[in-house]
Amino acid sequence: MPGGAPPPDALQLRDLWLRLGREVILRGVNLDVPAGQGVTLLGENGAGKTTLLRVLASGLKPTRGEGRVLGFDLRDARSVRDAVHLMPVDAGLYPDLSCAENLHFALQMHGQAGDVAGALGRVNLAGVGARRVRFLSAGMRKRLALARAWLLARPVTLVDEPFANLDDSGRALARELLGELRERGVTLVIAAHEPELARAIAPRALRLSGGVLVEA
Ligand SMILES: Nc1ncnc2c1ncn2[C@@H]1O[C@H](COP(=O)(O)OP(=O)(O)OP(=O)(O)O)[C@@H](O)[C@H]1O
Repeated sequence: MPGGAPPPDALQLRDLWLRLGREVILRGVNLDVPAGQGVTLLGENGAGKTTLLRVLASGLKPTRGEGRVLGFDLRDARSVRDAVHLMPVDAGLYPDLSCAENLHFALQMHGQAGDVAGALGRVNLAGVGARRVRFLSAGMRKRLALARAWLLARPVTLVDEPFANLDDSGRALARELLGELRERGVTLVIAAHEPELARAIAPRALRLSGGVLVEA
C-alpha cells in the first residue's frame, strides 16, 4: 500500500488489566497480532487463557487498559463480536437445536451463507444432522463446534482447547480444519495444553503466567 497507512493489527492490547471478584487475572497484558497470524496461548490450569479469549471476544470488560480487534475498540462490542468467533471450551452450542440447526443459526447470526451439509460431512456428523445437541457425546460436540468455526471462518477466530475430548482422528481433523482457516487468512488464537499440536497450526507461542503474558 504505497503511501497508505498500514492495515491495523488484528489484535492489539495495551496494558490491559482484568479483575474478577477479588482476583486479578490479567496484569498489564500487551499484545500485537498481525492479521493472518496464528498464536498458541499456553498456561497452566487457571492461568487466565479462557479469560483472555473472552476479553478479546468482547465478552468481558477490561478493568483497565485498551484493546482493539481489527481496529475496533473492545468497548464497541457489536463490531468486535461481528468480526470474531469464539469457540468456547464447552463448545457453546444450543442443546435443544439439532446439529444442522446450530450451524444454520450461527451462519444467520453473521448474515452468512454456507454449506451446512458439507460442514457436517467434513466432521463425520452427516448421519446425525437432525439429532439434538444434548444427545451428542463430548467429542461429537467438539467436532460440531469445529465445523461451526470452520464454516464461519470469521476474520478473527479464537478457539479454546480444540483438541480436548477428541480421539486420534478427531485431533487430526481439528488440525486440518484449523489449518485451513489459517490458509484462508483467518487470524487464529488457540488456547491449548498440547503445544506440539497447536503450534503446528499456530507457530507463535505466548504463555500466561501469574496474569502476565510473555512470548514462550
Ligand atoms: N466469573 C469468574 N469470577 C471469578 N473468577 C473467575 C471467573 N471466571 C474465571 N475465574 C478465575 O479466573 C482464573 C482464570 O481462569 P481461566 O478459566 O481463564 O483459566 P484457564 O487458563 O483457561 O484455565 P484452564 O487451563 O483450566 O482452562 C481462575 O482462577 C478462575 O477461578
